[in-house]
Amino acid sequence: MRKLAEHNIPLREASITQVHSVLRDGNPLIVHTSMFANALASLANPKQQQQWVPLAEKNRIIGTYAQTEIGHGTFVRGLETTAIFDPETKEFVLHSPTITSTKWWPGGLGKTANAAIVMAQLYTQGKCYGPHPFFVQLRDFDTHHSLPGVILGEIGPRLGINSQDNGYLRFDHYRIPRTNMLMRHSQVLEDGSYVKPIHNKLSYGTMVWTRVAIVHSCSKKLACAVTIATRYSAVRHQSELVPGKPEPQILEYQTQQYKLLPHIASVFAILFSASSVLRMQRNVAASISKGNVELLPELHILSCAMKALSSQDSTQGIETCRLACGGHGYIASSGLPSLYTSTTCTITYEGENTVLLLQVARYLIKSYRAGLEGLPVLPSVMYLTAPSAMHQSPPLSNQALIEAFRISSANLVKETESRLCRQFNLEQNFHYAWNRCSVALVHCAELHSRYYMCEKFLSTVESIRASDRVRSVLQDLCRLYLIHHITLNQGHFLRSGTLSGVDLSTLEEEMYELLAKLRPQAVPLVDAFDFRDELLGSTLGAWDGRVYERLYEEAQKSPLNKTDVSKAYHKYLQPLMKSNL
Ligand SMILES: CC/C=C\C/C=C\C/C=C\C/C=C\CC/C=C/C(=O)SCCNC(=O)CCNC(=O)[C@H](O)C(C)(C)COP(=O)(O)OP(=O)(O)OC[C@H]1O[C@@H](n2cnc3c(N)ncnc32)[C@H](O)[C@@H]1OP(=O)(O)O
Ligand SMILES: Cc1cc2nc3c(=O)[nH]c(=O)nc-3n(C[C@H](O)[C@H](O)[C@H](O)COP(=O)(O)OP(=O)(O)OC[C@H]3O[C@@H](n4cnc5c(N)ncnc54)[C@H](O)[C@@H]3O)c2cc1C
Repeated sequence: MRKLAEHNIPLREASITQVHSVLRDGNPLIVHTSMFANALASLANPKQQQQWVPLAEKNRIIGTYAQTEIGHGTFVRGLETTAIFDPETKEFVLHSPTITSTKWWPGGLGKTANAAIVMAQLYTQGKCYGPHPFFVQLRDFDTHHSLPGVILGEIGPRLGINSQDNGYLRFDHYRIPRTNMLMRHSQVLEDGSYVKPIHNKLSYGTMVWTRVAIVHSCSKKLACAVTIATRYSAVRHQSELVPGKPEPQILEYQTQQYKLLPHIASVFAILFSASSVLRMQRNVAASISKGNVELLPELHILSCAMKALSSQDSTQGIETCRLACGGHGYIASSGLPSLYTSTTCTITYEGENTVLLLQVARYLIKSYRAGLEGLPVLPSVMYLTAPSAMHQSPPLSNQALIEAFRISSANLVKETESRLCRQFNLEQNFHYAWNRCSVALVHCAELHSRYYMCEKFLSTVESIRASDRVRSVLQDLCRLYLIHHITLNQGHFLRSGTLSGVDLSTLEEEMYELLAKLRPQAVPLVDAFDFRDELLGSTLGAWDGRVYERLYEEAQKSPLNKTDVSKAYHKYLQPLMKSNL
């Protein structure tokens, strides 16, 4: 915090990589500086912002975002915490009526935060208006003791991010002023009447914002992992490529190139998609402030799609990088284990991926049906009902591959929608029919999302004007990305008839050539991510390549090496050795 202040960097703008470099196993302030700060900025009205934002910026108030309960995470409408308006005192009474209503998970809630944005079911004049956000003080701002009526704690060790204090929270008829309801979009007036928002999902805005932030952070985390694994692969020599010849760098093996290069490409694909979603988010935020919510559904769906794909890709990519480093990838000082544990949680939090993909699928099916009826649909899904013929692009050109993605995606949506109709005819219930088709629906969402990511990668690379040579390397990388994802999804392309078996083997051949062509670019590409050694924090990935020396130096720091004979020898081993057991 002191360093950021010294350099005049608001914490909100400090990149996740910088934060990760200092707190590799989780940061107790991350939800304060991200979700809490965003909720105040986007859900509080100007008067409330004047009241709380300066205090939050000075870290006098440290907040968290308390939505998930022990019984409900995904199903936000099912939250049980209540906020009942008392017109006598002009207060809301917050209460946790059941064990399942206990708030559970919020980052920093256990010990760090003294306030929270709490999502609770709003009741006024005897009616429930669904989940709404409230600013709630949890601890005394001076003594840090939890306040009467607030029951707080930490939830215990997790797979990773254990230096963050994820917490639990219960309320016992805890009273807060009426004006603590975040009132930018909806209000409860003094007489208890409810003023509804211009769109009833505006109170979910902080989740949308965070999903977009997660996409960006996933590209950074994956960039760290590929940097470590690629540099290590250039230093590590193992086995014989040609019998009797010296051991080659492991990066010479085609299988190693196949493990790393597609994930280097993935960093760019995620990064370019993140930029595009961020642009859209800014446009939507500007429109909302003018009272226009037309593009909100598109932003919601795109952020769900990109959050799901980027968290899945980066988590798998980091694990592949760890495995690509053999045994040394398993050691904590490689940096890879903490990258994995702090990234795999992005698959679950801020909307579990399957659930988010089903949101995307719902939108695809609705848009497809609307398109068939000639109703207007938003630009990103117009292709679903556009004529599904290949255009005049040269066979197997990048443009032709993008068209193959587009047509295969449209084809899968069409096929799944027919299955949904058949199932509906059998079940006579849309929701049961939907569930019976949900595996196929998730595949539709994944293919649509991959199409979007491929398209963004290609269009961004094609627009690079600064350097022909840089563009040329990125074009090869983009080509590798397209072909790699086509080979992983061959079934969809064969089913749609967009690519033949011969096309697929031609593309596969080209992919192997690209691996060899890109091999000399692997180290320069990751060097260009420009991570300082301090940021990477890896014995395997440091810039100077002194892998073995660093591993050895790090081992000396193990607490077990402080003495030659450990305490455990005297306490357990020696008695065991003498016991004749
Ligand atoms: C260690 C850190 C390392 C890296 C992190 C880096 C960067 C990130 C920065 C900071 C973050 C740090 C830590 C994060 C910690 C985690 C925090 C959390 O997890 S907070 C809790 C998050 N919870 C969720 O995301 C819950 C998921 N569930 C939902 O969002 C919704 O309920 C769901 C999308 C499932 C919708 O459910 P459904 O039953 O369909 O609902 P509903 O009736 O509500 O929807 C009907 C209608 O509304 C549309 N809709 C839904 N949501 C939105 C929305 N947000 N905006 C616009 N529209 C929405 C929905 O599509 C449907 O539309 P139609 O009727 O089809 O038109
Ligand atoms: C590290 C971490 C940090 C977190 N930080 C916070 C925080 O700061 N604040 C906060 O409020 N919350 C936080 N959370 C909670 C997080 O948002 C939830 O865990 C997440 O939204 C998933 O909800 P759940 O745990 O209830 O899973 P569930 O919804 O119970 O999911 C379990 C399984 O059920 C499936 N499922 C659920 N619903 C459906 C459906 N409709 N259709 C098909 N399948 C379904 C899912 O796909 C999944 O396979 C955090 C969680 C983690 C792991």
